Amino acid sequence: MARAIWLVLDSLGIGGATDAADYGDAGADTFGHIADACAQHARGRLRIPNLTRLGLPQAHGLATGRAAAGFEEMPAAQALWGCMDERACGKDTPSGHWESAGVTLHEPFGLFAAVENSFPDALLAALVEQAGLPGVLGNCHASGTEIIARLGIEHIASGKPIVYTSADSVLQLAAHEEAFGLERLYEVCRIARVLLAPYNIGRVIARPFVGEGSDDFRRTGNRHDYALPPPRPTLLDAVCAHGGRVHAVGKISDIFAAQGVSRTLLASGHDALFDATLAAMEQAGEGDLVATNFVDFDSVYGHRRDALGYAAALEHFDARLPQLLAALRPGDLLVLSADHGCDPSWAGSDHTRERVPLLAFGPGFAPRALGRRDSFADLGQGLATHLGLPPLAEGHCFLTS
Ligand SMILES: O=P(O)(O)O[C@H]1O[C@H](CO)[C@@H](O)[C@H]1O
Ligand SMILES: [Mn+2]
Ligand SMILES: [Mn+2]
Repeated sequence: MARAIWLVLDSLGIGGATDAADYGDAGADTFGHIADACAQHARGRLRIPNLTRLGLPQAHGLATGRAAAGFEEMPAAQALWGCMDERACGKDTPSGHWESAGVTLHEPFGLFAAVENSFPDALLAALVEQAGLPGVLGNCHASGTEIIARLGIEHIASGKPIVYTSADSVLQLAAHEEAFGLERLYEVCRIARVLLAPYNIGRVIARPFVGEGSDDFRRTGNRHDYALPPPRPTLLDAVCAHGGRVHAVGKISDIFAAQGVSRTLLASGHDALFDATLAAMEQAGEGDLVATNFVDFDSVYGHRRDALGYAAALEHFDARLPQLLAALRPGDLLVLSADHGCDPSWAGSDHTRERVPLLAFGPGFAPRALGRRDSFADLGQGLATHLGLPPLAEGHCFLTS
């Protein structure tokens, strides 16, 4: 018997997607441009010795055909390493995770494309009426940190929540945790989730914040995503159907709308997510899957276009990896991947279409190059094989081909 541990480094794309131009993202390369920014800065090159042992920069070289700055000389990877293209339409968190778990989204989610007055009048009118609101603010495409700095004071004074969207299939609701109330915000989000049924929108996201003024407003760890469920059973459902348990750490349960999740371990910040992952690994039994999403890479650094902050977070992640590797038992397989890119050197604040790494390590697994895989679903198929599950509907097992 066996166990599987799947870590998603949210937004850690490695460039080179074959269809990047279709998304306006030709040349986007999250990892490569972070490494470049480090090398050009006084802080010096990106230092990630453990991720290098697992093959991250090697996978980046394979994905893009170029060595990232500071990684011109690389040792051979001591893991199974390769890269994957995404097949799903879209470059958002749910589609990236679902495809990795064996369910590719062929019909794109709906979008609120208009940059100003983004939401239909009828939708906002129904939300105002059903939630008993005095109105809403925003109604546009925005960066979440910029819009609370701009409208936070007016929000507190008026009691109107801030409603905004982006290039992703999202309706986001920002409100002050104390002035508006956290439970009240969640309630408004649940009403919005129901009202969005005709629009096929991937997620409603509650974005609570605290603070006294524009310079001081900051979002809290009480973010909550209300996602559509995956359209077909995923790897997570297959694990449960086979008698295993799925330990969902961080945002994983939200992303899968709790489908196939046996228990949820919420945690905010990468240290707490690491600790929760270690706790789940301690408790997981044979046939179980532990899955963790490290969201700060995306939310705190990628969308904020903070390349050096992203680099520091990667180095911190790297420093904690040995603890996790030391907790692996015979029969365990650890897989690291990402769900899309979010290149901090790119214009705007949206995700970028990129290849992602597929790195796998476990006691008794010989290092091997996995090549360029044409779907994220190869990851899920590999974990299904490892856990002794019947084959999933999609993907080629990376352990056997
Ligand atoms: O700018 P913030 O609020 O972080 O929003 C970002 O977070 C959402 C979920 O990833 C995306 O749609 C993106 O726009
Ligand atoms: Mn994501
Ligand atoms: Mn994101």
